[in-house]
Amino acid sequence: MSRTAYSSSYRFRSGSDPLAAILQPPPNETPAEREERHKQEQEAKKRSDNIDRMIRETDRRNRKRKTVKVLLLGQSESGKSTTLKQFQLLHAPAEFRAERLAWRFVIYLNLLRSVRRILEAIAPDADSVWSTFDDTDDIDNVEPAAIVIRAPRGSKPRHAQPNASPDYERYMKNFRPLFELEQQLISQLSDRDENTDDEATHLPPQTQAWANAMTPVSNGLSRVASEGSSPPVFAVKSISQSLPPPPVSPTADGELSVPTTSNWKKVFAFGRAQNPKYAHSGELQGWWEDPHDPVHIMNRFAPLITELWRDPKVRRLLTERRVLLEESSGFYLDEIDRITATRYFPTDEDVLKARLRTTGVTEHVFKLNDPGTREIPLDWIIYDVGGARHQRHAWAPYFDNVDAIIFLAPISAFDQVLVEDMKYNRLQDSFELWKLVVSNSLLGNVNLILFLNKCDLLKKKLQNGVKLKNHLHTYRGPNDFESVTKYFKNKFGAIHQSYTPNRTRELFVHFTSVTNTRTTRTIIMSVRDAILHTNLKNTALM
Ligand SMILES: Nc1nc2c(ncn2[C@@H]2O[C@H](COP(=O)(O)OP(=O)(O)OP(=O)(O)O)[C@@H](O)[C@H]2O)c(=O)[nH]1
Ligand SMILES: [Mg+2]
Repeated sequence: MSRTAYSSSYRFRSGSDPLAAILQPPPNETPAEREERHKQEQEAKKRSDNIDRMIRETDRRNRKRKTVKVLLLGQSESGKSTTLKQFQLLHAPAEFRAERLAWRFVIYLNLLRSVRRILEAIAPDADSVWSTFDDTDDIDNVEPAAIVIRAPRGSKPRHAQPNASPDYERYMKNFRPLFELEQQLISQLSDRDENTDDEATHLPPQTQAWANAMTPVSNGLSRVASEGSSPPVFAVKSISQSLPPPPVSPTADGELSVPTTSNWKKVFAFGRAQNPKYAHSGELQGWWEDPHDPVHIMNRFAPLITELWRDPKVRRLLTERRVLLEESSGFYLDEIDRITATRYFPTDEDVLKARLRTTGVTEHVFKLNDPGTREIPLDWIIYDVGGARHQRHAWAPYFDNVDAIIFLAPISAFDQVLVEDMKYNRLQDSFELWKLVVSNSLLGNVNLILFLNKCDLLKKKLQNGVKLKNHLHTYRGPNDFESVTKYFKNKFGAIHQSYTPNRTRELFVHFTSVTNTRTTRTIIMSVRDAILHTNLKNTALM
């Protein structure tokens, strides 16, 4: 009977549903076969139910999994890339450390740049022009500068004693091979060659805006203004007659930068010409056995670099002309022997301090746990942008969908001018930029975290007697660290209060020195929790 039923059913469905026909039991099925078939069908259903459950679970996890997008903003040299490196060090230490060897070349270039800056500062033509200009010179004739030198406020430039001048010509002659090395390293960094994939590592072209803004002057030196009636600022042309022109100089300040598509870390990961003895194993060693590795020239020239750096006549000129090496890559000069050692391997701190200007926007993904559940991993996407003026047009597309902005204002830069606009004070630029960010209606619901950065340099500067009120005329308070930082916090806070489209938005302010790993680690953790907390609150409100 049942067999018939199956048969009739089979017949009935066979015409309309071919799949059903295939699934039908055979017409002559015995009870034992039937039992076996039921068993198999039950197991198949169990497997299918399991798969369904797994799919539902994955869906649920995916729905819960969040992506937190953070944008790092601020002017050039405010510390954005350094902050990103701190994120890497905290949340992806293995990747950070795997890249350390590649940074060796950037560190060499930073060191060579410092040498170049010293030589430019002590050049005899710099001295002659130093005595040529006075406070009434035309401030509009500006050349791109490699060095910014400020005269003491209200004073005429002092003339160097001829017998007290450093031996510039001898240094120049002896350093020539180092400039050749600089040239080589740069061309390796910018090479599109057999070591790379198809990614370009070329250097960005000099911008037209920059070229237009700069009017050449005949003697190679010019005077530029910083802010208001602040002390006169002198700029030394980077391409002097005797000093070979910097091989990379997109803005003629000798700053090194590579585009975001660059493959340089891969190219330099094991040294340019890794010793074949070690190449097959991929071991991070052996570069010192390669006679072409730059370490050998660096090592040979270490005593000469030390001599230049410790030369009292050089020091006197640098102090007199207020060449601010400690605000760029000058810190490597204090550790020449370690940095130029044959088996030098960059430390975390060396990498954090290495300066490579960002061009474009770079995206970095980190996996973090939600501190609320400690279970759900979150994708954090951090965008690092180029902060120079001509780079800022690239920021806006990232304003959509961003959860938080970390804005960096280097408050030590109150007596400096922008490299890309030497008539513009850097602090003023930070105020303006901050105003633009806080007033942007697209960013009205975005968490804002303000890093008042370079506090270590600010403290040193104030202790050295540099007066904030000479550069920021509205400042009336004492010139100590406490009062000055409090003032900056209030000033940035007031701009936010006045211009924000969302008055209920909370502003998180931190005093930072982002090259300091210990303090920055704590700050990053609190920033992370604050972002997640407000995100959760916002999600709950929706
Ligand atoms: N002493 C000190 N140096 C800092 C601090 N923050 C950044 N620096 C140094 O300042 C230089 C510039 O920092 P970056 O992080 O490259 O600046 P950036 O904002 O990414 O600059 P762009 O890529 O040009 O937009 C680097 O040499 C850093 O090591 C700080 O808090 N203290
Ligand atoms: Mg950067």
